[in-house]
Amino acid sequence: MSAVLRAQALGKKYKRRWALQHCDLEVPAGRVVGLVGPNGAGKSTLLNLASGMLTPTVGTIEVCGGRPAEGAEQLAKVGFVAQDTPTYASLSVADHLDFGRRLNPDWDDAVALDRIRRLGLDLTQRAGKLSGGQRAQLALTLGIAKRPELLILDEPVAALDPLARREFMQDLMEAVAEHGMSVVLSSHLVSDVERTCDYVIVLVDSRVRVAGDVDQLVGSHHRLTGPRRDPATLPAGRHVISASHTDRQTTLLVRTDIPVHDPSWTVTPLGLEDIVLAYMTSPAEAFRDTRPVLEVLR
Ligand SMILES: Nc1ncnc2c1ncn2[C@@H]1O[C@H](COP(=O)(O)OP(=O)(O)OP(=O)(O)O)[C@@H](O)[C@H]1O
Repeated sequence: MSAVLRAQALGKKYKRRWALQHCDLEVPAGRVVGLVGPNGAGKSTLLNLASGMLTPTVGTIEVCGGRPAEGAEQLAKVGFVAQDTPTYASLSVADHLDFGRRLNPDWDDAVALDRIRRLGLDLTQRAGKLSGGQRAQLALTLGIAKRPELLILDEPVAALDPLARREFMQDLMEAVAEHGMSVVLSSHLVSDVERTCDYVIVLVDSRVRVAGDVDQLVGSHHRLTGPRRDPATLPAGRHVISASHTDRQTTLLVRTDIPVHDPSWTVTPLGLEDIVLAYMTSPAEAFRDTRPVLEVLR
């Protein structure tokens, strides 16, 4: 399967500070990709590089087989809804749809009007008079109706109430299933990512800690609980993501493709949220000499 987003040694520096560095990614097409990480990790920077709003300081990034925002054809392939879901305050909802219609060759008017109707938005209302959540919904409607090959969404659901969030994620999954669109979205809501995304990228402190297919990540990470011991004594091929100890017991979160047969360990499966949180909270030193897990389905 072809990659919808490919980054090699990508980095972005603001003055003396790296917002993103050593970023190597190869995200397969046709997926809903969740980009998660703490505040300031570099998520918006990566998404702005992918949409062509920023240019790399070092390295390369390619989306849908081309350089971000290079030419009309490339612009039509990629939709981007930035973090502050920009709309034009003095223009009406209908004006926004009109813009979408004129600017996008693959614009889907039926989808746009259906979403606006379902959301109960008044076509004559100016965007400046909409609530924050309604403005976000309008921006997201424009993104979906553009029918891009890749839709990039920076914290799309942050302003939405829980029901609206769930419905929006549902709409996204339907658009992916019906039109083969790929989606990359950043979110702080790991539970939403777990429910919706089939590929995840965890970014911490400007670096990719782990990236891969959700099923593969869930299948290769386990919690081991057993008598207290030094994690360094584990057999080769087991990477310890996090470790905690009491006087008598050790609990490890490990990544391994080899089955754990040692009967002194109790092995428990993990959900995506446990895995993401472990990568987000484990110290940077644990990853200093390891490349991030990159599991790409071709
Ligand atoms: N225009 C800028 N000038 C200088 N530094 C910046 C700029 N934009 C971002 N940064 C810095 O780059 C780092 C990454 O920021 P970025 O916005 O990409 O993080 P984020 O993961 O999207 O955070 P959040 O979850 O809070 O939105 C931060 O340390 C931030 O302060």
